[in-house]
Amino acid sequence: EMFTSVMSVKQAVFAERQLIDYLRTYLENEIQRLDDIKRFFSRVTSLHSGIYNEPSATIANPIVAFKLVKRLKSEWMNVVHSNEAEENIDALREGYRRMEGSLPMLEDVQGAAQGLMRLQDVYDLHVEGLVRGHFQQITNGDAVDIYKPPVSDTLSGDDCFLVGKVAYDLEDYYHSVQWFEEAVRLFRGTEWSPENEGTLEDALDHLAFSHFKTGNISYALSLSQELLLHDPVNSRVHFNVEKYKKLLDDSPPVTNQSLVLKRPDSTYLRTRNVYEKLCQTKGSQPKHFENPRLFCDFFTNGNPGLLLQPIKRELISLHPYLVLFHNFVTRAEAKSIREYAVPGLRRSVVASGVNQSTAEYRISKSAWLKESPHGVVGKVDRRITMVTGLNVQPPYAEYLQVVNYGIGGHYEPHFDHATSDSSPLYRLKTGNRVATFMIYLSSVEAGGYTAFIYANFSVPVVENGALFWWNLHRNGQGNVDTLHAGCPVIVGDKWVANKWVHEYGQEFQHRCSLNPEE
Ligand SMILES: O=C(O)CCC(=O)C(=O)O
Ligand SMILES: [Fe+2]
Repeated sequence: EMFTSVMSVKQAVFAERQLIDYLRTYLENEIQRLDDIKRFFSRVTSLHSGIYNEPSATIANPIVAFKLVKRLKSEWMNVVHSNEAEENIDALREGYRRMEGSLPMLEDVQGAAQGLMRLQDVYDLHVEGLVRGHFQQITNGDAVDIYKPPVSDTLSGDDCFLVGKVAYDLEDYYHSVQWFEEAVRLFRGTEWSPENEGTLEDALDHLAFSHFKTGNISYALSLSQELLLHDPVNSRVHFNVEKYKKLLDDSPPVTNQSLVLKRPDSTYLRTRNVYEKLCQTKGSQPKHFENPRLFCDFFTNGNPGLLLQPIKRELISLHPYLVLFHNFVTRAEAKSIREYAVPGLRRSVVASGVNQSTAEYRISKSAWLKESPHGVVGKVDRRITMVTGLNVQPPYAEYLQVVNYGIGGHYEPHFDHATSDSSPLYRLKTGNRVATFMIYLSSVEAGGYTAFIYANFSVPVVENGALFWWNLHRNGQGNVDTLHAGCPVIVGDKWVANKWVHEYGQEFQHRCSLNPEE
């Protein structure tokens, strides 16, 4: 599950370096082998254009005759039956096999492709732009960069074919049409390469079928006809051509306007538009000057530990109550927490009934940290207590959860607190998650905002900063205004750490009230 964490993807770079070494050895050996065969070939051909031009005279020479007989029986056989080619390819395959444990799997390719399509959807990115390595939206007919990466790469016809194929296999023809279009366009202009999975014919075939599935029969027909030019004996395509012609005869082609492709439905359609808008912009949270009750200050919480170095506090929202603490950790602390988490990173799970399971809507890896040898986790725990006054010792809070997002990694709108009595969150027997303290352990080049859906604002990643909010009203009910999400990361390696504080143990810090508004 390499695609679920950028950290794991980074490790794949080293695996590829090793493969490059194997391939280099293979090429050197094969070049040597062919050079040897070429030498034999030149020697034999030169004999035939030289001394053998006088056959009767030459063959009369017993040395020449011996060499001819020996060559035909022995030398040719050695060349023709050599195992060297197999030995070389076997060595290459053995090298690849040894690396297999550190190579991505099919699900990684699928996950990475879905990550690209997620970015395409949530940020309304233009596929043609992505293909050229640009992150662009189309605004009033113009392509506008939402982010310009310092290093960029382009996608090949085969890359696009693969993304299209992932969508196609999920019967998602909305995406497959767009990606196969690009694959066909790029394949048309390039020669086939041995590393490719698809060909122009494959792409035409899949694109035609995708168009057929979305109701664009006349386009499916013309693509199939083009395909027959390349593959005239393909009976399946002949059959399809006849089928499409008949369908078009029976009912006139639909106009292009009525064929606007629709994105596949998702489980969170109700909030999707707001969510995506908040990922693209910061939303409509009032600025401090518009709401005088919002403020920034240097905060000590009356705590001697903070007197010399008060913390920069920014009240971002009143409903829900949301505070951003700037420079809550140092760069060195963030780095050591990230490093300490790496060996424990596992695919993130979400509550599912009484259990936990992986889900499309949360793409990241996470690790639960107990105390670290250098004490940084304890230090951070104590600092959380200083600024919030909350008891963060287990079981009154969970261990620190460190999260690393993957390719297009995200966490769709969710509540941190349990919304059902059977939630696995209650296993600690200290009540629900009353508050969330979330630390940004990295910066992000683009994307990755934390979006508060009903509150209608989002917070861009603030490196080393921390967000704090109450998940529950004082009466113990969940506060629906805390519905929030981690937007897909466009470019970057996003890390956060969550400290979830439970109800028990906080009775004096977060007093109860019967007022459902509090
Ligand atoms: O990554 C983010 O911005 C939000 C993460 C989050 O909500 C969570 O881990 O529960
Ligand atoms: Fe959350």
